[in-house]
Amino acid sequence: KLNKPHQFWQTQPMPNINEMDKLLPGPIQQGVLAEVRKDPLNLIDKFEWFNVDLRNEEQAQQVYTLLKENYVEDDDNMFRFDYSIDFLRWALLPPGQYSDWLIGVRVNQKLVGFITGIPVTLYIENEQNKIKMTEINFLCVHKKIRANRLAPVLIKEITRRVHIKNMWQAVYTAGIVVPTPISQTRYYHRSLNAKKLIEVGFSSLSARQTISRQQKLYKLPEEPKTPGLRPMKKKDVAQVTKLLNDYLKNFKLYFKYSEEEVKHWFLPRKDVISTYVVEKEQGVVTDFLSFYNLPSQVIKNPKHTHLRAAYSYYNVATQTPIVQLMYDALILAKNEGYDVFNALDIMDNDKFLKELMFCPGDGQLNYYLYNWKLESNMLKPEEIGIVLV
Ligand SMILES: CN(C)Cc1n[nH]c2ccc(-c3ccc(F)cc3OCCn3ccnc3)cc12
Repeated sequence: KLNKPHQFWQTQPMPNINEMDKLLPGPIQQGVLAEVRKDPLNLIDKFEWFNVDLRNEEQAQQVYTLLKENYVEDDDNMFRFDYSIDFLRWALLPPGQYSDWLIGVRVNQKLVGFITGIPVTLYIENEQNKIKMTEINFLCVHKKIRANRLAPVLIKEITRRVHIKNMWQAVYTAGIVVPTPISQTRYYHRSLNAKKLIEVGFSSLSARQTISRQQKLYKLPEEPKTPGLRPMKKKDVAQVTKLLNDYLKNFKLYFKYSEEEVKHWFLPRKDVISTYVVEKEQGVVTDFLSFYNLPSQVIKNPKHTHLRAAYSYYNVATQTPIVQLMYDALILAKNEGYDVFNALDIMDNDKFLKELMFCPGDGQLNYYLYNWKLESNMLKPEEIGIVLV
């Protein structure tokens, strides 16, 4: 059958250009629980479904290797994400996780396909639209079996498993454009280790630039400036939860976090997530910053195998100026050994990107809502209050 563009996505409940103004805001299709298929979708011969247990070392290794070798690359195929096992356990074993939402496809015991969902409650455009749904991520098919149309089957199967739980919406992001983004955000990079970025080909020097000039340009102080800045501890959970929830309700797309969820998503985990709070006198926490660790494998380079990248997560500045708070984030990331600090132009990030010398990346990250029509056709990046890893 002719592979017309988005053959699969035309069959899905997503708003498309010409019917955009006909659809009412809210669900595009009303789900009927009784009609949800109870058994898994059929797979081609020799392929079998299996629920990945990320706590099992061997299965976690299989997921790690599949992603390391077959997951997302940059547009020039120079870098590929290298999510660690500890990171995957952080990202995919949050409170309330379902064991059948980490879906693998195997051939002769070898993992060749993967897709994940985690349960979230998303607020869409206002406090009334509080929707329990799934956050989809890590869709990956082994490079060697890409032509089998396995990705649509993985998407349909996780959709079925979400429907069975009486949930009918999903949120996800991707570097590619398929029907139909709700927002198109851009990513920015701030050099921390100019020499290495040039050596791996991430940055390039123009005629008048030299490595030492670049190093001087991006040089950072040894220590952060903000008094009272320190790593987050368990005793900060209640205050961080309050700061975060009060901040996020400014946006059109946001989660509301329980203290349990703040413990999971923000308490520091070595080489996974770093969170620092600003503690004033009498133990009052007024601000916090956070970034996560996602290295990229440098695909072909004689000198370096990895690019160490820190990604801006959630930052709340109520007393410290956001530029100063994020300047300290750069210093902390540099001291933790990162080569580059990445950030999207979502939330209030636009307020510090230019001043802190971030450079625009070469692509975009598109946000999607499955089976939901927004009141406004698109959201501006600064209206997005969720970060997907
Ligand atoms: C979000 N999560 C779903 C992973 C994912 N998938 N597709 C992507 C495309 C861009 C970004 C991204 C997000 C934030 C950022 F600051 C830089 C980024 O990409 C740099 C360029 N790049 C792409 C791949 N390797 C390097 C993430 C992703």
